[in-house]
Amino acid sequence: MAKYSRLHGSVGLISLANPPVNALSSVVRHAISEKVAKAFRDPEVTCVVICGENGVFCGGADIREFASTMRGPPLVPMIDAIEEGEKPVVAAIEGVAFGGGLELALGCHYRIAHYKARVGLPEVTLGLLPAAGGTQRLPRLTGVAPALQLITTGRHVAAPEALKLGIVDQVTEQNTVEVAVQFAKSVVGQALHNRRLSLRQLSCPPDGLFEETMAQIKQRARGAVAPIACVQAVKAAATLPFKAGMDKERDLMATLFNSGQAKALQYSFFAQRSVAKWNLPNGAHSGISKARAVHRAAVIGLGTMGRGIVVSLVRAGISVIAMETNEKQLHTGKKMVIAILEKDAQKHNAAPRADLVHFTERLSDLSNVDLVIEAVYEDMVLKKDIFKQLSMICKPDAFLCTNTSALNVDELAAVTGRPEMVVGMHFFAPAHVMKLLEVVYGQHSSPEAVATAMQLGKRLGKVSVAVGNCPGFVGNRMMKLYVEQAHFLLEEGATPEQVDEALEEFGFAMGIFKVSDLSGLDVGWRVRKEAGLTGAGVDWKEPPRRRQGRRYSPLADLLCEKGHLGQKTSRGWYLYEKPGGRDPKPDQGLHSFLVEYRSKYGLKARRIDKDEVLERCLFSLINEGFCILDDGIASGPEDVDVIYVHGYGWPRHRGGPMFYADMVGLSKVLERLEFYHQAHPDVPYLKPSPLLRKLVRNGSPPIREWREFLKRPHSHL
Ligand SMILES: CCCCCC/C=C/CC(=O)SCCNC(=O)CCNC(=O)[C@H](O)C(C)(C)COP(=O)(O)OP(=O)(O)OC[C@H]1O[C@@H](n2cnc3c(N)ncnc32)[C@H](O)[C@@H]1OP(=O)(O)O
Repeated sequence: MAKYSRLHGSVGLISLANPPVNALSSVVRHAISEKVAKAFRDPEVTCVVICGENGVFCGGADIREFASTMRGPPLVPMIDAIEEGEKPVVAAIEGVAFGGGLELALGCHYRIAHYKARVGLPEVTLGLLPAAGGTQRLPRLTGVAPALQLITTGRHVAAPEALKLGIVDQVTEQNTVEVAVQFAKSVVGQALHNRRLSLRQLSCPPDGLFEETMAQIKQRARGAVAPIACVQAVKAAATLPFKAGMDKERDLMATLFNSGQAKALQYSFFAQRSVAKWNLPNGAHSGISKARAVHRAAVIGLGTMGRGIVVSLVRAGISVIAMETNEKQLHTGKKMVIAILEKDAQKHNAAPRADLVHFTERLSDLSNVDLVIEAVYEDMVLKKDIFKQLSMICKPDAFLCTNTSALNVDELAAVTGRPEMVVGMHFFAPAHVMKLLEVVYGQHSSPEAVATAMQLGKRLGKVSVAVGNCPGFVGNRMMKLYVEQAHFLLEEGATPEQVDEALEEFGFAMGIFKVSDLSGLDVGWRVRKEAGLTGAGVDWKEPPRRRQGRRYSPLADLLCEKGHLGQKTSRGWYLYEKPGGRDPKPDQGLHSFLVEYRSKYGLKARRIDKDEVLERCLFSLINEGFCILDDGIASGPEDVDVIYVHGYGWPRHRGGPMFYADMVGLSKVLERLEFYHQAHPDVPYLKPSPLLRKLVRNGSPPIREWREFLKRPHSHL
């Protein structure tokens, strides 16, 4: 777990050996303490180098150990012992030195980094703070302001920047361990006193730094507590002697360590990694499915989605044919794609990559690409026509993907002569910014097609989740019910401001009505028309607030009919100072409209509290999540949670909807859903899902055991 050898007779080399990232699990800590003591004891050894095997210094504490009682030697005395040693210790940093890994390096007297290495204290992203002296030593090395920024954001710093900040002493393009060994030999005999960071004096931080940072964090962190504790710990470094600062660091860590937020964030970390290991109901999985390389891709449609997808592909170095039949749209799309790529180039001080894109109006230009992503608007007839043509034009082994957000992938596959090559690649707007990608497998999608889309997603820097084919897939299927509940709450007496405030207090970046104004109310209107819920396809024999046999709120349709489409028209659920305005203000006109609406339909407004807003909106979403798991559309709760955190603004420190259900308690969720279903029998989706009932019947097992209660995938392979 840590190997020891002697080099050149006098250099003690300690190599951390705990693949894949040399995490500091208890055996590793034990081994490091032992090997350091051995090196310090050995009279032949004059200096020590600490490195990591397999090109990685250290990924930090072993996060898996946090869930159980921590055993083994603690990090703090181990790092203190290194710093206090009388022989120079040099950290040779390759790959990463994160968290406890960087804290270990900060206890060393010198740090040499490979030019491709990255360092950082990402504990805050796990709901923690760097509690092995990181909050006390880093400010003494870089100054308070840079350390505060790094510790409160968890930002990774590339070696050249780390050199500028003083975090490392030297950056090398050569073999880092060899350079560190030579360096260590060269400093033997030099005084170590001023290399011990715990002994350094801190210069005064700029006035107001902590207050300003705290204010920014309170605005940005949406209720997350770890960044606040990080500020308090760094403030202790700036105001207290080292030892007292360490005590403060330890006390603050104790408040975070067992918190629900830390558990949620650590769950999120592993959930994000688990979705990469996808498996399908037919038994195919990532372990046995090979992806094909994509060298040339095509995007059809240069609306908002298409443009973002083109930019993402180009950023990943893939050559793209961007096709659009509408001349004006082609022109605008081209201008916007090039503008984004030029801005990228300016930012990175590099040449723009526009040469990778070829714009065209002709579908026939797509004959030689490896993969096509269709991103035209949501019209099944149009999409089918395109897929039929693609099937004839594209080379036989080209993958045909659709960016549809809700339509049936199998229906599209059926019009092609190669249904096994068809998958959904559902990007989220703006596609060059949003991290999430739903890869939708159809009935006939081959494992190779799914693997290729997942791999491409990874290459584009997306968090990709493989999901089954059903209306709205995972994200939008759940979202629909959440939005509906929000509309019902307005009918019953709430205002958009009240609903949004409750959701934002919970931690969403934006309440649902603000989101609706931002994306445009016409988006949902088009979907509801397509589904026959409004417009020409409606069965007007039903009462006005019932459609297709259940409760329906026409509120959003009525706003659309008035032309109130959100930000772009300056009115929607809120009022904006001008079309395209961003700053929502309560709209008295909308409030009067709600009063008239309620009186027209004989609805009596009542006071709705925040708990009801949250329960109605979130528990209906969670209940649908259980249905999705039961249907096998998502293979585990982590998939649902990753989708909600990365695509729908669910606060990361609350883990995701399924994790939240586990935290609240499954019996409570069940009981509240039963209550609301009884109160609203005309809303069928409030009826608790059979899976939720099954889990409660089985004693509400923790989320990591839920997969055992899902229907087993069966192999058709
Ligand atoms: C009272 C307690 C006092 C404690 C005091 C000390 C406190 C210290 C705090 C910490 O150090 S917290 C940990 C801080 N470190 C991190 O946050 C780093 C997390 N890891 C990463 O960012 C990345 O994994 C990586 C290191 C950059 C590598 O990325 P890459 O893309 O190459 O691989 P992954 O797929 O992400 O990871 C591979 C594999 O390794 C697992 N893993 C990664 N880091 C850790 C870790 N720190 N602990 C345990 N496991 C880790 C990851 O889950 C993957 O596993 P899988 O099974 O293959 O999915």
